[in-house]
Amino acid sequence: MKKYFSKFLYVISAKKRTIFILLCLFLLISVLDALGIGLVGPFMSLATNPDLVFKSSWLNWGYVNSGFQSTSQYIALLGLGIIIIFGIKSLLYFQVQRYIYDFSLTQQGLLKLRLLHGYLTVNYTYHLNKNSALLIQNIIHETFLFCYSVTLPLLSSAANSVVVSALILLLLKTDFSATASILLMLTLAFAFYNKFKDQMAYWGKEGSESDTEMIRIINHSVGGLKETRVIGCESYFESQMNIQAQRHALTGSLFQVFQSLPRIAIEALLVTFIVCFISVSLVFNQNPQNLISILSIFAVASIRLIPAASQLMSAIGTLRNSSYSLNKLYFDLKELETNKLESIKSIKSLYKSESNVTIGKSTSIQKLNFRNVLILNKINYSYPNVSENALENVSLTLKKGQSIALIGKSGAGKTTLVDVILGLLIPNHGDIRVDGVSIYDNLRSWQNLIGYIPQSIFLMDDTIERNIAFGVLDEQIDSQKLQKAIQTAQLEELISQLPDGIKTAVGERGVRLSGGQRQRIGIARALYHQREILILDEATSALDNETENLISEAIRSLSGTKTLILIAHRLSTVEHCDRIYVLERGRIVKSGNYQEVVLGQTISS
Ligand SMILES: Nc1ncnc2c1ncn2[C@@H]1O[C@H](COP(=O)(O)OP(=O)(O)OP(=O)(O)O)[C@@H](O)[C@H]1O
Repeated sequence: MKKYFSKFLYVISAKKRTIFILLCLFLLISVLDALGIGLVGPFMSLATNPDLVFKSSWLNWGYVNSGFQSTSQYIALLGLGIIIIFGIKSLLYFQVQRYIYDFSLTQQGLLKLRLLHGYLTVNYTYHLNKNSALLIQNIIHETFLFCYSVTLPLLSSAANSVVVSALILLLLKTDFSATASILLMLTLAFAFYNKFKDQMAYWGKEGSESDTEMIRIINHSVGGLKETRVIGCESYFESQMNIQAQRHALTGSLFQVFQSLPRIAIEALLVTFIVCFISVSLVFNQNPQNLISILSIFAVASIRLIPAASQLMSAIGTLRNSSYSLNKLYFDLKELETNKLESIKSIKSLYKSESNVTIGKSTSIQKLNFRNVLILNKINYSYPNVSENALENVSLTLKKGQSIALIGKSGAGKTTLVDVILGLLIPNHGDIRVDGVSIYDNLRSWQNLIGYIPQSIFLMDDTIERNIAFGVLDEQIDSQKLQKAIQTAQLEELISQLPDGIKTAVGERGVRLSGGQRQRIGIARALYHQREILILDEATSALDNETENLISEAIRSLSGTKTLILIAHRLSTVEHCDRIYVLERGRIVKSGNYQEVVLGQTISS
């Protein structure tokens, strides 16, 4: 439980002080609860035997000073006091409940943000080994479980433990042996329920895993709908879904049944106890006055004790059931944290730089400017858990305004090299310097200099305008820059034919556009953001010859003002580049201009 609590504290963003205040509020309610219940028994005794007023010194003092003519009026006043205490308690209870839900749901929202921020800013290699279904599930489902199956049960069980302890103390004071037997019964019920703790944790794990699987199946089947339809494998995905849905239903229903077990067991045990207690008392001729007083306390206490004790047990079951989800969040957040620290550490150790290395964070520290030259010096890179280097001793120089092309067979390392230049992959060895300053001194600032057009453009299910001005608020979109980017990317004709123009929605991943149109939007996006360096990864591969020529011409016209890095398979597209680098198995094996490299006169790098 200690480990569970420390994981809870790590995952939750709230300060310990806030949690402590919440627990104090719960304690206050419990005290009021116990007080209210504790007063009902003596009140009933007083009602049945008003002479008891004279036997208690402080009741007698109150009666004498109240000025009432009869004990019944005085007892009615005491009853009014109990009603007021209950009223205050109910109001406080409502307020505390509001506070708790507000607190838990706010924490859920904060946790979602924390995870999203972590996923967006973590080292890129983290995503090479993670399935997006898992990330979606963590942000949507696990945070929900953290709120309803960890935070709320944890707080309510802390409160219920206080309520149960207070009630038990009250009962012990009233009748020790009877309460000891109730305690024994509760302990037995708890011990029985606790026997299933591993089972409950297992059901939670099964539920969570089947949820992830279901998201994966939806991603695969609906995400690749064309292939699913054409191959005709709908029933395959349906049967996969059915297996996971059944797995989810079985473990979920078993857990729900076990959740209701404590309430059923405790109710049965208490009724048995009360009936036995009355029978034994009658057999042994106990004073009926005493019996009524004790029983009324037990009866009223049971109204609170039964729900509190059964809720406490159910909450413990829920906490066990959600231990898998809590572990998932805890280890994921830890991994994000260590991943970030490690990448900063590895950059620092690699470059022995004392400067403030910043990854994925906008900052003004060491703002990079590209005025003259970009130098890649002896870059080595190997993917995690792969012994062979994907890049080996890669060095190249690129002057401002120049254009270079990276060519080579599939798997030669072109995309890896571009990812290293983009600052997404951190090399194991070597450095990249812009005018003498390492890009690792301020990666964010370096990335602000680059426009990237990947092989397959990612389009949001939004308008053309927002897809071009990606990540810019509507009111901050610069219409002149937008128009210029549309013109250069040869999108004017397409947009003029659309009824809603630039406000036309492109559909999920741009399904309402052709491959070439999607690619042109990607080009317009890079141009809109007016970055110094443009990296184009096979950026014109989906275009027809005529559009490709027009765009290539437009891109060529940028050379001199923009610095270009192109990845190309077709040699015709690199003809106008100042320098061409040929990659083979992660090494630069040739470099030179078009004539030297493509037409045969090779100059080694
Ligand atoms: N995430 C990864 N984990 C392990 N190895 C990888 C990963 N991504 C790429 N590789 C390997 O790195 C090598 C270089 O791949 P890269 O994608 O850079 O080649 P490329 O020249 O861009 O190929 P293509 O022209 O087909 O896109 C390949 O052997 C590839 O299998």
